[in-house]
Amino acid sequence: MSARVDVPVALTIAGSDSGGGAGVQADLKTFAAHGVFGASVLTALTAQNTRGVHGVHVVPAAFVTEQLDAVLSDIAVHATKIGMLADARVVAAVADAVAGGAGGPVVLDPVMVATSGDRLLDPAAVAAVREDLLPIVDLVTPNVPEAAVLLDAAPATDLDGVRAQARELFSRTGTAVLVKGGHLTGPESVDVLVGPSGETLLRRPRVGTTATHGTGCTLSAALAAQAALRPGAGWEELAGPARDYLQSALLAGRDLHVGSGHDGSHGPLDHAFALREPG
Ligand SMILES: Nc1ncnc2c1ncn2[C@@H]1O[C@H](COP(=O)(O)OP(=O)(O)OP(=O)(O)O)[C@@H](O)[C@H]1O
Ligand SMILES: Cc1ncc(CO)c(N)n1
Repeated sequence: MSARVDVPVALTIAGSDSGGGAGVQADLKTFAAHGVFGASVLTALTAQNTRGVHGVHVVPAAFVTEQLDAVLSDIAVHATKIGMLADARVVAAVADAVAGGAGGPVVLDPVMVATSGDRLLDPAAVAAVREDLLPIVDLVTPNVPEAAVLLDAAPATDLDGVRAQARELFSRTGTAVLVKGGHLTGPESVDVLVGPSGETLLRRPRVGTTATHGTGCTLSAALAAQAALRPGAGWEELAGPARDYLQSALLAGRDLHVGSGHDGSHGPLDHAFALREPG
């Protein structure tokens, strides 16, 4: 008889990227790469590839709730990641589930605009994310423009500006904050984590590549995967390994020729780098 495997479970509540590089697809690949079982609740379908978003079909909020109920009534979820939410009704449905508290620590990636520049959140839903969801999640992971929108401020232009906005978001909401530094320039990409135990800077060499589609999704999914694997650990312990996974996937993604976007805009990461034979 084979041994029973008590596998950690992570849930992603996010949109589908038909091109496979971001959204639910990036999240499930990231969970699998961590040895974590992935469940998914779809909030929207995008017709998307490495060049951009060609269409969005939002899932009715009642059906988002039906999916959440189906998963949470049956499966013990150890951590949750939230990505694209599309509109205010979907935000409300997800906020209700988070308030119910069934999915372990919750990481919110406040997705607003895709790397290609296409909108993934109705501007009218930003207030609902800020007021109804942000205060009840455990970690929020905005990029530089998203942090500015959440604070109603101008985007930071340097690391000190990012540090100040991360501190301000944490003090306003009480939710731990990781502001991603991919949109700044310089030899390093620096993410700033601020939480109850203070500030942690995550510095990694900036990879010279245009294949950055899905980096934000992948980081937040890796954070949820780490939280599922190590219950009780603080974000400052989980963030380093999550950022390392992303860095390896970014480096390996330079050799992954998927889609024409790789040569002009935004090719995907290689989530499965660890499974590939060298050479
Ligand atoms: N060229 C790069 N080299 C190394 N790390 C990077 C690079 N670009 C982005 N990152 C890292 O990727 C993560 C996502 O950062 P970014 O600020 O680009 O978020 P995002 O805009 O939400 O991502 P996305 O492109 O998926 O929308 C961060 O950990 C950031 O430091
Ligand atoms: C579905 C989806 N979610 C998130 C992003 C952000 O990268 C994207 N491009 N597509």
